[in-house]
Amino acid sequence: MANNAKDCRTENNNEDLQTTGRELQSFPKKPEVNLSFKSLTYTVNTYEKLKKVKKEILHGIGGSFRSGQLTAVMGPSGCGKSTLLNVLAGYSISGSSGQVYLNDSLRDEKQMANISCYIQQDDYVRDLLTVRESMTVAAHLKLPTTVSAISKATQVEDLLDAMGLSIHGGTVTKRLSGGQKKRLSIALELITNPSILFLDEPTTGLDSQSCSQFVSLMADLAHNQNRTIACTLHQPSALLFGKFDQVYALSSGRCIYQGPPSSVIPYFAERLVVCPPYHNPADFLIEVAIGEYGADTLIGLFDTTKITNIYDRNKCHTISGEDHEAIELEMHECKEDNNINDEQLPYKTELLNKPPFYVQIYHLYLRNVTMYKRNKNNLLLRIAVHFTVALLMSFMYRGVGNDAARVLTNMKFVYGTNLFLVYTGLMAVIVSFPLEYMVLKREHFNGWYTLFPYFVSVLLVEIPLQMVCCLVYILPTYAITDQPLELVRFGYFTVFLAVTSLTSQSVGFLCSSTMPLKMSVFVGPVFLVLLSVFGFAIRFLDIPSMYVWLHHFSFVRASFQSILYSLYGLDRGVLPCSDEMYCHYKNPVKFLTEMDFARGNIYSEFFYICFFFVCTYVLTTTVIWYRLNKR
Ligand SMILES: Nc1ncnc2c1ncn2[C@@H]1O[C@H](COP(=O)(O)OP(=O)(O)OP(=O)(O)O)[C@@H](O)[C@H]1O
Repeated sequence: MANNAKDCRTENNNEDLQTTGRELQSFPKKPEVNLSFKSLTYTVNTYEKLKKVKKEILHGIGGSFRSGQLTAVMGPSGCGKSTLLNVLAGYSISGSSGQVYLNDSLRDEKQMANISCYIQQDDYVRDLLTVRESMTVAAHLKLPTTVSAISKATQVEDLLDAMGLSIHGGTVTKRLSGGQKKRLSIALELITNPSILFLDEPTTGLDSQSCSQFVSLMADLAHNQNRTIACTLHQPSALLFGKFDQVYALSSGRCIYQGPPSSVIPYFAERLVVCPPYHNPADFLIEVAIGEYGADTLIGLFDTTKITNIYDRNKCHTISGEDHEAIELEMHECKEDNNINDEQLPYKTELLNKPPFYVQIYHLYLRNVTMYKRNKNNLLLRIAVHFTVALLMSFMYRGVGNDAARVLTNMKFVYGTNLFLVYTGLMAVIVSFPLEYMVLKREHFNGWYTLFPYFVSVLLVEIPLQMVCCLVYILPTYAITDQPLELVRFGYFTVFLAVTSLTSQSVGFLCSSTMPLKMSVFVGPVFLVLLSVFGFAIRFLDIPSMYVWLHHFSFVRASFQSILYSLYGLDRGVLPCSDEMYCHYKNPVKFLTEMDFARGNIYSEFFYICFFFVCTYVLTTTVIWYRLNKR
């Protein structure tokens, strides 16, 4: 095996991977874990003619992935490769049945999470962090606090070195090539030195050279550190195929072959399925799985008993025959390292002592700040939009704040202002969160952090930012529209608008976490417009009784009325009148009374908005927690 690793390295002339496969000295040794499974089925609910029907995707399959081996899970598209990995990694639990063993002990979910990691097809990494920053945050979040900062830094450097990413340490991840991104996503999970790695289609989107380098790297990781690595693969070249230690082939959710790549042709030849000369064995395997050698032949290969015997009874590799006699295939290529040690290895490790939540908040917060700083354009755009709209509104409504003839116009200004800040709060997150959710899902599943610190860290950045945006809007508009220059009134005006904007942001989080993007960009704004009509478009006394609850429920209404109360209530004196004839609202109390705003209590309205804010976040966190844990 060592030779094999060396060959792979000499093939690669890319400087990236010259240190590949080196032992990672700074990492605590993890147990070697063999993973096996029996009678594994996976069923989903589908709909046929509006009727719910059960569809079985995996049909009672068995197999094993050994430590120190790189296993390719192969088969035609839709045969169940990703589903198998999902079930084995514990990503899909409901709908699955059968037994999964870790060194002959039944899989325990917590232990599984502790010793394994799952890297899915899409590279959901943080685009705006550099490679080294991403790795450092992962180390701080995933390793216990007892590991010193120096030791974490050493582990990060060791891993970057081993994955051939050292020279890209300062590169922002969105600038990495596809292959480098894949390697980074694996390096991020290798921080905890997991015994088992599941990789879903890691070579998709890579050119042949990158594929070859990547597979060599994975083979080295498996061989040099006795890791159990299983990855799904489509149709590799013969060269790439030969780099795997084991192939697990599926056809329509059933296993048709498990063994070394070199035995594919003799195995099928034994069953009278003969590979044409000079044919790529990987292509041949897929053709057999598709049924190109006859449907009957394929059905004959769906025999899990035979397959089970492949790994159960042999040190090296044999396959049981039709009559259950072991047939020794040519084993001259069988490598010593591949010998299966039947001794039962203890796999249970102490569960990693994760950093406490305040440490998680701290590192997640720092990460967010770095990402926001690097996304300056977005930040400046957000501020510029608020400033531009502020100038527009100020120009349209200049001087309306201190004129008895234009009290109703000022009310429209307050309504427009309230609605604008409600919208910017909502839209700031409604579009960006779905993408964020994908990264969150990956990091949460691989045990980086829990949900509470995540949300606190998001709010610690979003709240000040939204406050700055509100102030950029409020300061010029308040002055130019000639609102009363009194600290208390200005304070209420600012606080209500900021809190309302943050509350609508929480509604944005809730919408984008509960529904698809296409729906949330529609439902979110419509919901807020509905809430905004109360107080402005209809007086309380005119609301049909069945909608009264909506009036009370609307935090937008609560904010709108409270702002007007803070501007015209609180013992404001008689207003100057620009109209020579008549000013109906010279006395501001008259305006508040006629509009039904006089009886408002701004303190209770303020607490209601805060309550709405907290409830929405609790609901959002619950929904996201449910989605992340629904397996
Ligand atoms: N939740 C689900 N509901 C309905 N069908 C499903 C569900 N999940 C998977 N399937 C079906 O199960 C089959 C296997 O899917 P899976 O993604 O595992 O295939 P695959 O072998 O990984 O395919 P590919 O190589 O194209 O990614 C497919 O036919 C897919 O449509």
